[in-house]
Amino acid sequence: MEALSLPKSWNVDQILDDLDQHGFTVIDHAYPAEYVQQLMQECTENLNRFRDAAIQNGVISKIRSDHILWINEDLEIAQQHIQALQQLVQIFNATFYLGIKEIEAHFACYNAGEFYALHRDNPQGKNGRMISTVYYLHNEWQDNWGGKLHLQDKNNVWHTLEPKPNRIALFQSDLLHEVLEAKHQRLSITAWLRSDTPIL
Ligand SMILES: O=C(O)CCC(=O)C(=O)O
Ligand SMILES: [Fe+2]
Repeated sequence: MEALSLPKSWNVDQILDDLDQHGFTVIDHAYPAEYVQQLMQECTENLNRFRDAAIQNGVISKIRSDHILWINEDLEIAQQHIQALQQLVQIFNATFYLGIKEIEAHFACYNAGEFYALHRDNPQGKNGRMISTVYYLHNEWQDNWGGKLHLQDKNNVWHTLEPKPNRIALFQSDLLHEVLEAKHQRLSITAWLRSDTPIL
């Protein structure tokens, strides 16, 4: 994959229209197979570095039970996904005047039995998260494996999104959503497009 171009399968007009009308969109077949394999390898090679997401700054939360690894420069393959998102940021800023400056991202692993209860990524506009993106990178996902993303759109309509491999779900960070309990290991990269500089 070329590092600095928007992948060909991303339909920008559709993405902008969906975000405008519904506050969310889905990009399927996001990346070429070769890149998907490299990303999967980088993720699985680093699984031993994932930490309990429920513990942030020593505070334990009961609303999520997944495991995460923040993405820095050392995760070079994942960085290419972030670069692709940077291309979208330029388009979002030009179209919606969101003033997005930064992307923060982590890998996430939900093992069987793990979930993320109902929440907003940016409740009451308290942080700079404008758009949330989730890329699903497991090789396979079957309908009865749970782990669905349940999301209320900007018109208050609920949607159930399958965490299909090579799919990106993109939504306004102020929208209510949850990850239903996974029955199999569910791997993803969550990235937030932010209008401020995150303190990690
Ligand atoms: O993995 C997903 O489908 C959503 C994850 C999520 O809501 C989050 O990390 O804030
Ligand atoms: Fe979330």
